[in-house]
Amino acid sequence: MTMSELTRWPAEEGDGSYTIQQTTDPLGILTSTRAVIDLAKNVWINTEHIEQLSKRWIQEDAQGQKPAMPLWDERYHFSDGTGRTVNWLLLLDALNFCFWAEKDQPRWAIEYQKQTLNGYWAEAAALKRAVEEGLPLWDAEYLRTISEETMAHIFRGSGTIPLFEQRVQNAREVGHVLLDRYAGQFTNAIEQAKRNAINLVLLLERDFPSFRDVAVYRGQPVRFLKRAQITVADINGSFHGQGWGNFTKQDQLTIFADYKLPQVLREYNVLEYEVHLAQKVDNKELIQAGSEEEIEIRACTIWACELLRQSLQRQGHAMTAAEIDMRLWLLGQRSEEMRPYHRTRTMYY
Ligand SMILES: Nc1nc2c(c(CN[C@H]3C=C[C@H](O)[C@@H]3O)cn2[C@@H]2O[C@H](COP(=O)(O)O)[C@@H](O)[C@H]2O)c(=O)[nH]1
Repeated sequence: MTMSELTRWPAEEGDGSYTIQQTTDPLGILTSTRAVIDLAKNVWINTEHIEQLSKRWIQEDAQGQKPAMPLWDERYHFSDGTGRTVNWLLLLDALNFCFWAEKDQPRWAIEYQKQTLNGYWAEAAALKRAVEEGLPLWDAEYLRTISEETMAHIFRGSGTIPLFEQRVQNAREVGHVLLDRYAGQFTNAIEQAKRNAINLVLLLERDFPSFRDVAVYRGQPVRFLKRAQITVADINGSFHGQGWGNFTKQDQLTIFADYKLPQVLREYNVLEYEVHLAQKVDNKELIQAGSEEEIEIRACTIWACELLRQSLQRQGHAMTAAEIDMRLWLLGQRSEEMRPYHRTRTMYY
């Protein structure tokens, strides 16, 4: 066995380590992704490098180099402390996916407050700019029938935001579901969920189809729920954990399986890709949505972060999945020098 095979996890199929108690997996994400790990042929987790990364973070923290967890960035997020902000955040995360351009094309970008933004920050700032220009993006009735022209105006910039038609559909879905079920206010959904983070994620999965981020791998459902979970985290962040952002059970969320976390984890050699997959990713070739390769990348991301969380906890430096997520995502904001992230055209992340 090569060195990496010695430190691959699980070492052999059916490795019973890291069993999951139901209580720590209320969303069924750890359980369903665990099944993928056992069968994965294209992606694996290197446990030795997980230990190295946990020790690196502990050392950085000890040397006072812990990256400051940014407060909610109000430069690019609309925030008025009312239910309007809650609806705006739901729209933000209904459209929070897939910001990368075709191979060798420049990314879609916008100008906002004399800055050129791209990616997630361009999406957030475009939605804030629209509110500042008088568009009531917090109004469910307005969203329900929003036109393509208006959406194109909202996201005006250089290039075109990817999956534009899907974004129009998702915005309209937010509007009509809010009207049909929550009298136009997502705050009513927060109250129905009794301010429990897990219940709100499950409510989003049940009522808002565009948030149903569940794949099928070898005939079995695999749950990721990335945008549903990040919606809860973003409401918590925007309201600084108070008022509408004050949730219970937030520590039971997993990381949010986007396309930047796998890129960072691979940079730290925590994720290892089979040689043909590595070539495709490094050549920025499309990885098909729903393919075994895509699902294995996302499932291994979930479990690499769970193992990292367990390792940090064992060493007395506990971090929640959301804190691990934020730290990795921020590292991914300076990822030009890293090997590319995988390219899957999808509205789920
Ligand atoms: N796992 C995880 N994925 C996240 C975020 C965020 C932004 N949230 C923070 C921002 C302000 C608040 O502090 C929020 O905490 C965006 N994304 C995803 O990244 C991708 C976009 O990346 P790029 O192409 O580089 O812009 C895309 O899939 C997008 O959905 C996160 O936090 N975690």
